[in-house]
Amino acid sequence: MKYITTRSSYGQSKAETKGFQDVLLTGLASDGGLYIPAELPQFSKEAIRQLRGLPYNELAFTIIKPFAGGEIDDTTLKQLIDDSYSTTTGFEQSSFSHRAVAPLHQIGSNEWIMELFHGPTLAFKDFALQLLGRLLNHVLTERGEKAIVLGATSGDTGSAAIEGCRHSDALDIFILHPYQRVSEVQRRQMTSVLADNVNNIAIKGNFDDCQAMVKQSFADQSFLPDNTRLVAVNSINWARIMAQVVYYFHAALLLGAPDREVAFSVPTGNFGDIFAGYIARGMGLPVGKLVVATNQNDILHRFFKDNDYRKQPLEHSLSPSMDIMVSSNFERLLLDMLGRDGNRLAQLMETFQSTGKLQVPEANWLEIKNLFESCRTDDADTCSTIAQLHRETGYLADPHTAIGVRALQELNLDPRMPKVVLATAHPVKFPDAVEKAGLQSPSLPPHMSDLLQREERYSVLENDLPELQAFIRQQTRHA
Ligand SMILES: Cc1ncc(COP(=O)(O)O)c(C=O)c1O
Ligand SMILES: N[C@@H](CCOP(=O)(O)O)C(=O)O
Repeated sequence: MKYITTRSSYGQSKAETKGFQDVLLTGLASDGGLYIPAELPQFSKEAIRQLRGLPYNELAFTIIKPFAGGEIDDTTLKQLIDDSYSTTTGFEQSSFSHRAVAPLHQIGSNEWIMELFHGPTLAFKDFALQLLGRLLNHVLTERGEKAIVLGATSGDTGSAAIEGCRHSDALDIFILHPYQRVSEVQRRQMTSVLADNVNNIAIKGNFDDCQAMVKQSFADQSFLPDNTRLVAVNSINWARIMAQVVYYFHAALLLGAPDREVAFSVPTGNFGDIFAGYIARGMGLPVGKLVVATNQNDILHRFFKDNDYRKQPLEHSLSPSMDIMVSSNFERLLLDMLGRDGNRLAQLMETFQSTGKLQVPEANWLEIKNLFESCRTDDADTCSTIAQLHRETGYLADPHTAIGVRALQELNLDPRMPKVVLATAHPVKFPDAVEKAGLQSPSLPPHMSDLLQREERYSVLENDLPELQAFIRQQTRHA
């Protein structure tokens, strides 16, 4: 398996290619692009049929193995995957609390919610970050190397990344979150981890500011102490997307794949989760529709509606994890929209950088719209959807999930096609939205029951790159 970057020309003999381990151990490519597989592994209808009934960990091994391209031996890879998706019957640190790992819950005649919040930090991020932490630890330990992990979070990636990396002596982890812009539960999940290798930094800015500093740090790594390597835990790291592909297979298989098409409604911010669904389709899974469900930070909705991808000021919403304007993974989709022409993509990204807007040729945009639908939901409709869903089915959704539910209600999709909303977080993480919907927030699960009393540790920094980089240099244990 070879990986290319989005900004190199596909098929060009001089295009930079990398293997799995090198892609895993980095963030952005040196040309500023993102890594993607040169070709996707293919699963025939018959091969997909053979996957029916597999437990989650075995399904994950089958889907992930081709992406690793033989660079991690099968026995080790299987063990890392088994450990990542181990289950217990109650919430516990570092395991999934539901035997199905990603259970489906029916909310309508042909509508389902896939619960992706049974992992240790109660959000879908655990699916990728439990595995990513283990993969990084394994590869670095084998090479005798150490790394600095740098990530930006609007609330959920941070705690999942910390949970995935905290036990690794090979990793020092630095997580930037926007100061006072994540929920209290989200903040405490990060800042109450007092391990020596964990550094939480609240940046006086928004998520996009945090993400921009991460990307700038990958682009110019001269600030790093000698002999250190910088690794991304955000979805710019391909391994994140790879792990998220698995649950699309899992849900579709339960609902009739490969003999039936399935639609997915995905609460979307950085475009990583829904891009994993796009990759699953590219591997042969019959994904009939992908619904981009945004909150009022709706740059992606505006693109799919009007071919108008344009920056606007970021708004603070009741679904804070999706308060993102510039979506990292959109670049990966754009490459396909441009016929995999990396040079054209590089030009388009430059235009976006300088003007804050971009458009793709009309024909390419119309083509992608055969697969993608989109819908924008504001705070008021998010709350009314939480309340309505609860009234009609007894189900309590978190605000991000509610945005996915709302999108299905608004769009007129084929009633015969099963539709799955990705439930990306547990409602306990967002009591504000639940209470504004007129409902009572659930209690914290046992392994987090004292979260609000735990000691916290974090630093508050200005939105200033040199200040951040000096801080990282100073705090790194491996320097
Ligand atoms: C709870 C929740 N829902 C949805 C999203 C959006 O996912 P993505 O950024 O992969 O589009 C996020 C953050 O990324 C999240 O934390
Ligand atoms: N919503 C995310 C934002 C970061 O996105 P990522 O998927 O690229 O890590 C969060 O909760 O931190």
